[in-house]
Amino acid sequence: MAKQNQTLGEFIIEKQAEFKYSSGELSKLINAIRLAAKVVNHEVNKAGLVDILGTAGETNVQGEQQQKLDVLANDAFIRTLTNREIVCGIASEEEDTFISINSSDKNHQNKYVVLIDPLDGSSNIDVNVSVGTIFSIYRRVTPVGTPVTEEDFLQPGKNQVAAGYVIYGTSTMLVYTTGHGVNGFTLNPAIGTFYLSHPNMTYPENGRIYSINEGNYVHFPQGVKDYIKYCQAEEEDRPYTSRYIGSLVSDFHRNMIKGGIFIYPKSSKATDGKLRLLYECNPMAFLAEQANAKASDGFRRILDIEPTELHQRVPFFCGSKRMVEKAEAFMQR
Ligand SMILES: O=P(O)(O)OC[C@H]1O[C@](O)(COP(=O)(O)O)[C@@H](O)[C@@H]1O
Ligand SMILES: [Mg+2]
Ligand SMILES: [Mg+2]
Repeated sequence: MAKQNQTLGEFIIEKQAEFKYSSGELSKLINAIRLAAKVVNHEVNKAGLVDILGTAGETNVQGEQQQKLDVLANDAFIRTLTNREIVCGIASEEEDTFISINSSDKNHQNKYVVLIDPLDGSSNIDVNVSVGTIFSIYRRVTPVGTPVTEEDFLQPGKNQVAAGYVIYGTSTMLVYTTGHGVNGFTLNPAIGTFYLSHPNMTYPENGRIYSINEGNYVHFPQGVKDYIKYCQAEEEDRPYTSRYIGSLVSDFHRNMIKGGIFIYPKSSKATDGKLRLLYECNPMAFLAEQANAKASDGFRRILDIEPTELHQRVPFFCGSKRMVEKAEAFMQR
C-alpha cells in the first residue's frame, strides 16, 4: 500500500521489488523522467524573468509555431534520456520523426521506447497558466540490439507499460501509472524532491464539469452540440459547470480530482480533432482507465486504436465514466 509522503525515489524502488524479474530498466527510466521534469520546472518557473517566452522562430512537423519552452523542454527530455542510455528510441511532438539511440554498451541493449509531448498547453506559456509534459512508455516489438523502427512506436495504447504527466501549476506534480493504479507526487521545491501526495488517484464515477473549447461550437458534430445542450439544460443535477484551461494536462488533472469530462472532438475545421494519439491521447487514456474513468474517440476505445502515423490526431472524449458514456450515446444517436 502506497505510504503518504513517501518520496518518488522510494516508491519506484518499492514498486520494482513487486516485479520479481524486473531488470530495473523501467525504474531508471521513470527516474530520468523525474530528473528532466525538474529541469523543465526550473525553466518554467523562471518564465518572464529570462528570455524563454514567445516563439522560437521554428515550425514543427504539425505546422505549429514552436514556443521557446517547447524547444527547451524537448531538449531537456531528449538530452536526459539519451545521456543515460536507458531507452532505445524517443518520439516527440517537436521532432519530425523518431530518434534511435544505440547503447554504447554492446552487452546491454535497451528494451523501452518513449513518446513525449515535452510541453503541453503551449498557448498558455506566455500567460502564466499551468502547462505540462506528457509521456508514454512501450516495450519495443523489434529484436533488442537492432535499430528501432517506426513499428516500435506505432503500437496500440493498450500495450503501454507506463504513462504519465507532469503539471507545472500552483505546485509541480508528477502523476503516473505502470498499470497498477495512478499515483501523484508533489515537488517540494525547497529540496527538489517529489513526495507522494495523491496515492491511488481515481476519477469520480460521475461529475458536473464539462471541458470543451465552445468557441468551435458551430463546427462541432451534431452529437457534440447535443451533449453540450444536455450539459447546459436546467434539469436534474444540471446545468454542469464549464471549465476549459486549454492545457490538456491541466483540464484532465482537474477533472480527475473533481469529476468531469474533457472533449476535443473532430470538427469541420479539424477532421480528426487536434490532439495526437500517441503522446497525448494514449497516455491520458491509460491513466484514465487506471483511475476508473473512460476514454474514447466518441465511438472506439482510445487504447484499442491501431496507430498508422507518428503524429496522427484523433477525437478525444475522456473523463468520468458516466459522463463519457452519456456523450458517446449522443454521438451514436
Ligand atoms: O486552443 P485549443 O484549440 O482549444 O487547443 C487546446 C489544446 O491544444 C493543446 O495545447 C495541444 O497541445 P500542445 O500545446 O502540446 O501542442 C492541448 O494541451 C489543449 O487541450
Ligand atoms: Mg499537447
Ligand atoms: Mg506540446
